[in-house]
Amino acid sequence: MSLIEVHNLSIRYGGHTVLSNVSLHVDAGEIVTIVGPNGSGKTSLLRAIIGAVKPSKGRVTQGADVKLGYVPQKLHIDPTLPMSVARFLALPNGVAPAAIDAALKQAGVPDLAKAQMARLSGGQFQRVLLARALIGKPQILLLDEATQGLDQPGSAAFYQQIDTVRRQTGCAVLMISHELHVVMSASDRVICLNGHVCCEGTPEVVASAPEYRALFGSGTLGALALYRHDHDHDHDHNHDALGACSHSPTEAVE
Ligand SMILES: Nc1ncnc2c1ncn2[C@@H]1O[C@H](COP(=O)(O)OP(=O)(O)OP(=O)(O)O)[C@@H](O)[C@H]1O
Repeated sequence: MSLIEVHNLSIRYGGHTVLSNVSLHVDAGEIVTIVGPNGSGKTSLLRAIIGAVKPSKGRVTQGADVKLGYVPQKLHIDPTLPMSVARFLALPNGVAPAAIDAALKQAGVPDLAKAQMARLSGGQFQRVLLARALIGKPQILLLDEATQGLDQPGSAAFYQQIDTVRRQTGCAVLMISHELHVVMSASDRVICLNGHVCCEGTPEVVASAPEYRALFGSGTLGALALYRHDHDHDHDHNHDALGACSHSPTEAVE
């Protein structure tokens, strides 16, 4: 049994279908990345998985006693409100200081407990959100564009931390990212979404799939080459013309 399974899920807002017949599963310990252009329904899919959006069709099933940890795209905190990291992490029902310290350590920011939320850098803030998701000891972490606003080294460091968390805790990860080239070394599987599942497979398979290339162009292929350069010294760069993608969320039919 997978930790979570999504069966033929469709989502409509008013008369507008944003996701059509999406099926996927996440198994214990694996890192699955969802990529897709703006407006392709990635956040809606994650929100349906955590139960915040009701699907118009299909269903999400969760293994018995599976705990989810959700890291949102962003969270606004009133900058004039004095609040320490420890206080933030203890909300809403109180968490033991030892559990807060352990989560901050796992998130790679062991010394931030006394820091003020309003003074954190973007990268520190994301790690505090990660710590918050880790407090409940989830079997699966769901991350929605968790590195938005971070520079590339900051994003890479964040994803490395996710990989470390996975190794240390064994938790699975389902994450959304625009930065396939940054996350790919850590991803077991990639699902390319554009209102429906366009293609899926290992990062290399997806990055070379015509559907993916039609959506993302050759820029990411260049990044893929960079990744390969680091790891197996394959210097082949593929600059084939892009195919046309006839799919869009608004064309999705239930
Ligand atoms: N609550 C809502 N009510 C109506 N329309 C919505 C709602 N939430 C999202 N949408 C629309 O659904 C479509 C998909 O949005 P969603 O946020 O799921 O896409 P996304 O792939 O996460 O986009 P991005 O990469 O820009 O964050 C968009 O056209 C968006 O405007």
